[in-house]
Amino acid sequence: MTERAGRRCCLGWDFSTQQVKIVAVDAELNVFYEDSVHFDRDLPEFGTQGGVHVHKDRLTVTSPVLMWVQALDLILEKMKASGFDFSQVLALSGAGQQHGSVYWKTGASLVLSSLSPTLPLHQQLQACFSVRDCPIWMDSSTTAQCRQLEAAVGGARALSCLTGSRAYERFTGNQIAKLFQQNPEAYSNSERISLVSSFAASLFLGRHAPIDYSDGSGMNLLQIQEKVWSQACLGACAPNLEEKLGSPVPSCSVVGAISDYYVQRYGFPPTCKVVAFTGDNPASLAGMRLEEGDIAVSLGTSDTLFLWLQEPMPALEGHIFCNPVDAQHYMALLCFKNGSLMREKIRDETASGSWNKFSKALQSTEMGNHGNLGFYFDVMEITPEIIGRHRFNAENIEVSAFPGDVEIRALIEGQFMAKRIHAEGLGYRVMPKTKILATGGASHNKDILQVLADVFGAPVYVMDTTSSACVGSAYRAFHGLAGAAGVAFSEVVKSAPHPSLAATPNPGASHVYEALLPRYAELEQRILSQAQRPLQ
Ligand SMILES: O=C(CO)[C@@H](O)[C@H](O)CF
Repeated sequence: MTERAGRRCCLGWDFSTQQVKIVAVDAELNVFYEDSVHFDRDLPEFGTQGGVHVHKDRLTVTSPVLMWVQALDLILEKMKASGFDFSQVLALSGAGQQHGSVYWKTGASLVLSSLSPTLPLHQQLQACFSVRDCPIWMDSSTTAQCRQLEAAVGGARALSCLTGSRAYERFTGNQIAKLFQQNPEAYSNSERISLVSSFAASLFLGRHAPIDYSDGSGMNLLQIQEKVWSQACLGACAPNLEEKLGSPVPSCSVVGAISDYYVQRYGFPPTCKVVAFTGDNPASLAGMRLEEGDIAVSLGTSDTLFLWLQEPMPALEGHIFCNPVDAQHYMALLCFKNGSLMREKIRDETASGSWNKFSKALQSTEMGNHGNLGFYFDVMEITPEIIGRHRFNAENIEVSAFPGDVEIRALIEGQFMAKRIHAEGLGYRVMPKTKILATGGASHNKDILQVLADVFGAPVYVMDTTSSACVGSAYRAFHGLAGAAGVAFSEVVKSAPHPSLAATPNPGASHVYEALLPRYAELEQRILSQAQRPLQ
């Protein structure tokens, strides 16, 4: 059998909510290996659903840290069994679900640095965690801690200006505060607190890996302009917290060489570099190769917007993180809860459940919908906090219903006008070179993408980002290798596969929507103020 020529490559990992995924990317930036371990399916002994445990209070949500460790053992064994040539790995990086926290027990670093290559990780790390069930991003049990933190720094807006976000229940600082208040012994017995991303990097490094600026921006603890921990926020959450976190580092940092454990057990070269891991969303921004002025729209169950920002304008909604591929810039994240579930509901009610009929309705109605505007929030929306359906005619008079085709266009135009308005609220501006990158289920519907292009006045591209966080992590590993030479990330990834053009704005689109957008914003404010004012 001919020797399979070694393929020099970088690895990109994603420790996400439901699985651990890996891709191998060669020097031509082609993905040639993918694998994954699903927590529910492959590690049923942990009893998770969707990779998590939702506690009886319906607010607390955790995941077992040893499940994540064992998943890494499994995926490496699968790669070894498949004949993957680890000796060709130049560097690796990765991503983790944002905001989750891992609590390393005092003494863990000694175990991490002296792992026996004859045993799997999970057998050796059993006693290394002071908290075995880690709080993750789906947790919403820390409202009290959020209010305490905002009060300590001068309010929600002050906290947002300092850390990029007002206090959110899932953000790590508030989770650490809750642990300190409710389990002070576990807190004091923790020598290190990691994010999921830096925890995963620590497994490869054989010692505690630092938190990177970008994922660290999701903690309500990092001053995003100065890139240092906020002493006021640290002090408000828990004592001696800075020494447990360690110093944050630029996301492109090479944090060390791979632990000898992987050299001996799997055949990695001792020269394999570990590049700082980051959050899944920052890694996805890298995987989609977003550039300044671009906007990524993930049209999933909930819709998520990633924006590249030069200058942040922290607000009381959305999040601003340090940019994972350019330390001078930022990224913004906006979550819209009423995404595909709302589109499917209106499709079922108005197009007999048919996407074909849904598309025909968009084709048969004109841009601007004759001034009819709709707001469709069947679950409490995050951006902004509104619930219910609200329809307005061209005279801004609220009406109870629209004809079917008008309803469908009002839904889609409204969803995309909201995205543009709230993105611009965070400092985003459509630029002549702006590209919109659409991903997620609805990005397969070209009529929906046509409305997206019209509302933003920019071309829409599509790319398969099933593993954008993994691919972005592999790209970042290559960038970390080139970092010493000061090479820009865009230069490192310029030969990567390009997204394909899906829609360009119709003639006259800018004129139509630049007239409609202010009306939409005013009506949104009207609904908000009515919701906040008790009925007369
Ligand atoms: O909370 C989030 C972002 O702020 C989620 O997108 C998690 O990162 C998902 F893992």
